[in-house]
Amino acid sequence: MIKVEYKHTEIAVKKKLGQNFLTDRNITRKIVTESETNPDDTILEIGPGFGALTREISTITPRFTVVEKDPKLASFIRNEYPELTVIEGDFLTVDLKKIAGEKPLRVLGNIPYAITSPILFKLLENRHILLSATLMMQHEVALRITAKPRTKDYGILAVQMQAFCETKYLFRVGRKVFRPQPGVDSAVISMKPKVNDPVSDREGFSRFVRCAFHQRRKTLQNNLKKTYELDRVESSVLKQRAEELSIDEFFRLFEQIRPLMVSSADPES
Ligand SMILES: C[S@@+](CC[C@H](N)C(=O)[O-])C[C@H]1O[C@@H](n2cnc3c(N)ncnc32)[C@H](O)[C@@H]1O
Repeated sequence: MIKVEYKHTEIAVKKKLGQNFLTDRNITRKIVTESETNPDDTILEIGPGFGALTREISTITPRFTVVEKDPKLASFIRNEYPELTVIEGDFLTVDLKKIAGEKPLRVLGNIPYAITSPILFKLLENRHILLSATLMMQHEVALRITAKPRTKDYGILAVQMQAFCETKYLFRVGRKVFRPQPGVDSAVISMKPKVNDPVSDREGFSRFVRCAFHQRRKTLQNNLKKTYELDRVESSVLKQRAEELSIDEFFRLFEQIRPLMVSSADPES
């Protein structure tokens, strides 16, 4: 069992909670600077841990909300930062609308790696009340979120995120600045929701994208033909592979084939 101690509080590190604590203040400063946080924002930090990032955010404003699942760490933060609203619980189940109130949320966090995707999709679902999110995550996932077409990392995650948000790869963080050290490097990304939703049916778009990438080496024609009646579509992009399409091309194709879904199709199969 690995133990970490900070300011007379000791915890047994819980791997499943992704407890790798940042030890480099230059990194936390950089995250907050990149987030463009300002004192009037309604801020939410995911997983404050021992407060490495919390301390930095509180130099801009002392009042914001944090959500921490580990009871011992939640109580540590409550004692250290009495002005914060500390929610002891799971970020995946908190009501973001309640936290946001009147204003959109500025979200920051060095997030637990095991639940990166659920966190991203929760933020995506709540994009209408999100100002921005600046998040540290596993380096490989950061690459997959921000990848451009015709690269090996461009896939379902890139298209789903970039369809609704501007995403930016900010900087890489080596594993040595964490305690305990994780087995992989990290990176910080930002996501900012687009002003207008480019497609109204996000669920349908998401199914379509998963289907388009079903077998990466196959053309769109082959991947989509069981799910949509493609005979009725005239589009040269169907001869291409999903990884070759820009986000705008995905939108255009989706709008064309959306009404042509085969009623018995199970796009996930
Ligand atoms: C990678 S650590 C980051 C800690 C601190 N922010 C730092 O940078 O040193 C992730 C933190 O998220 C917390 N955590 C894990 N799962 C969580 C969840 N579902 N909801 C809220 N917090 C969670 C962990 O207990 C831990 O404190």
